[in-house]
Amino acid sequence: MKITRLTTYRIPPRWMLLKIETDAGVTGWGEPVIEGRAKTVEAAVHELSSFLIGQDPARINDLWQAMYRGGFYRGGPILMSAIAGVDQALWDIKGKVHNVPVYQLLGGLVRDRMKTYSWVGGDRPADVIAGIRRLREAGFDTFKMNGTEEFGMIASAKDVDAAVERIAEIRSAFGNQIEFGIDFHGRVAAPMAKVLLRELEQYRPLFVEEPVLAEQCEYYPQLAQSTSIPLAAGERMYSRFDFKRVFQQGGIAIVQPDLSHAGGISECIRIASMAEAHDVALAPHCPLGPVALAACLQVDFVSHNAVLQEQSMGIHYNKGAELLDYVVNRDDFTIVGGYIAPLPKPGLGVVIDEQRVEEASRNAPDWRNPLWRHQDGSVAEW
Ligand SMILES: O=C(O)C(=O)C[C@@H](O)[C@H](O)CO
Ligand SMILES: [Mg+2]
Repeated sequence: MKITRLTTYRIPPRWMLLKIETDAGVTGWGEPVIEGRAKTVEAAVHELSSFLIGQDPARINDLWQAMYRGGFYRGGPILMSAIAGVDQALWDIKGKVHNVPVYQLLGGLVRDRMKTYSWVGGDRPADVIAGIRRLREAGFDTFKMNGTEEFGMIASAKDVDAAVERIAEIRSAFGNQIEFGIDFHGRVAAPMAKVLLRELEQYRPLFVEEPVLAEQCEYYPQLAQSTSIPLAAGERMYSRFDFKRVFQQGGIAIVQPDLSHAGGISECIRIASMAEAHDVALAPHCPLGPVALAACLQVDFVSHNAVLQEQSMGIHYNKGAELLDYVVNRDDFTIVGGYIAPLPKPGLGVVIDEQRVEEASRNAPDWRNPLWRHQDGSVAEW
């Protein structure tokens, strides 16, 4: 079998899908994208296609190594997202050729269902109580929200109190009937992370995510020493070589590799295994589309240390399209009581509505995240 064509589709709300075709008529789908840099990743995918066309799609490991090592420069969000989408599509092809879901090719199920969580509150966390109430009616009991808005390197007591009071209200409204992660989203600088973690500890969040920016990961051990709140990170780490340092230094209790940013299924399986060896839980990051989620689930169902799966249904970013809009087998993505079952179909387990994707790709918005600024006009972390 040979790869014959790679086609990319940038689609609302801010995703990109990749279709890899073969001379045997078997097609695989991937989701290579960096939110806000879709066109850059698209260029990277097409740079890789000149190597990939004519190759045997069954040789996923060799193609992965050639894409990663063959260009001399390696790693980073753009190349690793391009590789991720290609890798996902190659696993999709392999599963379809053998007529089994990818998790069967990876040794079979370690669990019968996977726990998921839902975002509430949006970019500027608001109305989280109402959002939780609505999602609880849909069966969710685990949530994630942003912890702050713009937040100074040395933040005011007023801004700290606003962040803490929001969490206090949640606990007072729902007690221990719900769980929630707080995403600092890299908005909190190292000096303030310790302060905020201390103030939030009494409300026992399930985790605090990106307590500092990934480039400040050397603070993880001391932050972990300062709090009992499990710390989580990973969406802005792109390979096992990035995660290696975090495992070696410690401090992170939950790793959150993104299946569309960290080299795909092949790399995230390796990251999951490294995490398990360090007694670190796995909670793949996935604010993206259906192919990314399907790839996450393939890893979740074969990873003992997978504890939680992010999914983007109803997320504040999904303006103009929702996760299931491009999916034919929607029922397979049904979430009951917060849990999702293994996707039964071959490959990644998602059947893409190609006509819908084609149509949506004709005038896709070129999504950008907002540029936030502090009151003094300096750039603020979004
Ligand atoms: O889902 C998360 O945990 C996020 O932090 C969302 C962020 O990753 C945006 O997708 C960036 O555009
Ligand atoms: Mg996050």
